[in-house]
Amino acid sequence: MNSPLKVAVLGCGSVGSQVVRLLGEQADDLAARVGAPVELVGVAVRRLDSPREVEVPAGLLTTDAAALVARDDVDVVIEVIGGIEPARSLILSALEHGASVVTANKALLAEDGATLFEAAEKAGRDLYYEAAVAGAIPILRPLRESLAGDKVTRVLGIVNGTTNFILDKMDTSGAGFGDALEEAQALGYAEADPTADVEGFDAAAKAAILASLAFHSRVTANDVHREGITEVSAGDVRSAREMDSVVKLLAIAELRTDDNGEEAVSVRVHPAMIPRSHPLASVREAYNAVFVESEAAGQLMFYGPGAGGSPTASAVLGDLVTVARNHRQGTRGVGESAYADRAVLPMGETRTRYHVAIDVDDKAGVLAAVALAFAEHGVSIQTVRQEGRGDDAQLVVVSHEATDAALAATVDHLRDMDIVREVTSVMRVEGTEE
Ligand SMILES: NC(=O)C1=CN([C@@H]2O[C@H](COP(=O)(O)OP(=O)(O)OC[C@H]3O[C@@H](n4cnc5c(N)ncnc54)[C@H](OP(=O)(O)O)[C@@H]3O)[C@@H](O)[C@H]2O)C=CC1
Ligand SMILES: N[C@@H](CC=O)C(=O)O
Repeated sequence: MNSPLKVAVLGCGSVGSQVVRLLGEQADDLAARVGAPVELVGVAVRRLDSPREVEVPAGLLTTDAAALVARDDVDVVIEVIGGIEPARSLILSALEHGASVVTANKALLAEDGATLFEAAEKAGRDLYYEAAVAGAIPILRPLRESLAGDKVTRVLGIVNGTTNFILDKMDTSGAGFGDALEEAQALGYAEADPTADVEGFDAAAKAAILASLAFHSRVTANDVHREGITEVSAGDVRSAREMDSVVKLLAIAELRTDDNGEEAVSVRVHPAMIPRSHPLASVREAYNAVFVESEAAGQLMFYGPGAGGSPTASAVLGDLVTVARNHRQGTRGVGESAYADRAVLPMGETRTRYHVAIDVDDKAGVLAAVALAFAEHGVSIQTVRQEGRGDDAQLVVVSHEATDAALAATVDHLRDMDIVREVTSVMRVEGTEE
C-alpha cells in the first residue's frame, strides 16, 4: 500500500463532524478509491469543549488552526469553518505550505474566489468546492466539466435549504416563520448566522458561483441582486395558494444581450410565486433543485438534499477523493476557466411577471384607475380580481412580463393614489405564462 494521505479538517460543526465521522467509518473504501490510506491528522475548532456530534480520535482536536495548516506533512486541508476570516487566511496558508484544499465556503468563494484560485494556481495545488452550492447535489462539476463544450444560457433553482424549509412549512402546516427557522437551525441546515439564509446572502453567494462557472465569467456576491424571505408574509403564502401557486426563494442567472448587442450576465435572488404544476414547486423541505438550460443539451435538472451535515459531507468527501487521486499522481484537476469579460446587467432591466396586492377604497372606477396606472408605465395586466368589500376591498393584479424598473415606477404611482390605501404585497411570478 502507498504511504498515507494526510488530511486536516478545519471546523467540526454540522458539516465537519460528519466529514470526521465518514473519514472513520469509510476508511477502507476511501483507501481503496484513493489508492492509499486517508489519515486524519488534526481537527481544528474554536473551543475544545464545544458539544460535538462525533467523537474525534484522541489527541486530534486543536484550537491552533494556523499551526495545523502550516504542517509540512499535511496533503489536503478541508475547510468547513465558514465565513471570510480566518477561513481565507487559513486556506491561503494551506496552499502556500503545499496542501490542496477542499472547502464548502460559498461566502468566501463568492466574495474573494479570485484570490483563492490565483493562490491555488501559483502553488500548483487543487482547490475544490462542490459542497459550496446545493449540498449533496453534484452541480459544479457538471457545469465546469460536463457542459464545458456547450453554451449555458440560464441557471434557475432553489439553492438554499433553510429558506425552502421555512417556506414549505409555512405553506403546508401553516407554521410561523420563527418556529420554522428554529427547526431548520436544529436540523443543521442554517448558517452560523441565519441572517445569511433568510436575507438571501447565502443563495446570492451560490448564484454568483453558479453564474461564474456557467458563463465563464467572474461574478461576485456584490453583482447579485438579492432579496430574502423576511418580507414574505403568511398573506403572501395564502395568496399564492389561492392562485394554485407556491412561494419559493429562487436564484436565477441568465446570459443576455445588452443594449450594445454584447453578451452580458444577469443574476438575481428573490422570492417568487410559481405554479404548483412547475417542477420546482414540488421541491420540499431542505431539498434543492437546479435547472440548467444550454444551447445543445436543452434543459437539465439536478435535484437532491441541499443542506445538512451528512449530505454536505458527501460532496466534501467526493472532492477529497478527487484531490487525493490527483495528489498521488502528481497532477492537478481542472482549474477555473479563462474568464470572459462580461458586464453584469442592472436589476431594473430584468423582465418578469408580478403579483401585486392593493388595498383600495371600495368605490366605482377603482379598477379602471388602477389599470390606468399600470398602463401608464407600460405594464400590461394579465389578470385582476377584487377580493373583499368595504374596508377589506383588495385588488390582486398579475401582470404580463415587464421590467423591474417599470414595475417599481407603477408601485410608486399606486402609492400616491388617493383611492389606494396600501400596496400590501409585490412579488415576482415565475413559470409558464398562461
Ligand atoms: N450546514 C450546512 O448544511 C452546510 C454548510 N455549508 C458550509 O460549510 C461550512 C461549515 O458550516 P457548518 O458546519 O454548518 O458550520 P458550524 O457553525 O456548524 O461549524 C463551524 C465549525 O467551525 C469551528 N470554528 C469556528 N471558528 C473557528 C476558528 N476561528 N478556528 C477554528 N475553528 C473554528 C467551530 O468550532 P466550535 O465547534 O468549537 O464552535 C465549528 O466546529 C460553512 O462554510 C457553510 O456555509 C455548505 C453546505 C451546507
Ligand atoms: N445554510 C445553507 C446550507 C447549505 O448550503 C442552506 O440552508 O442551504
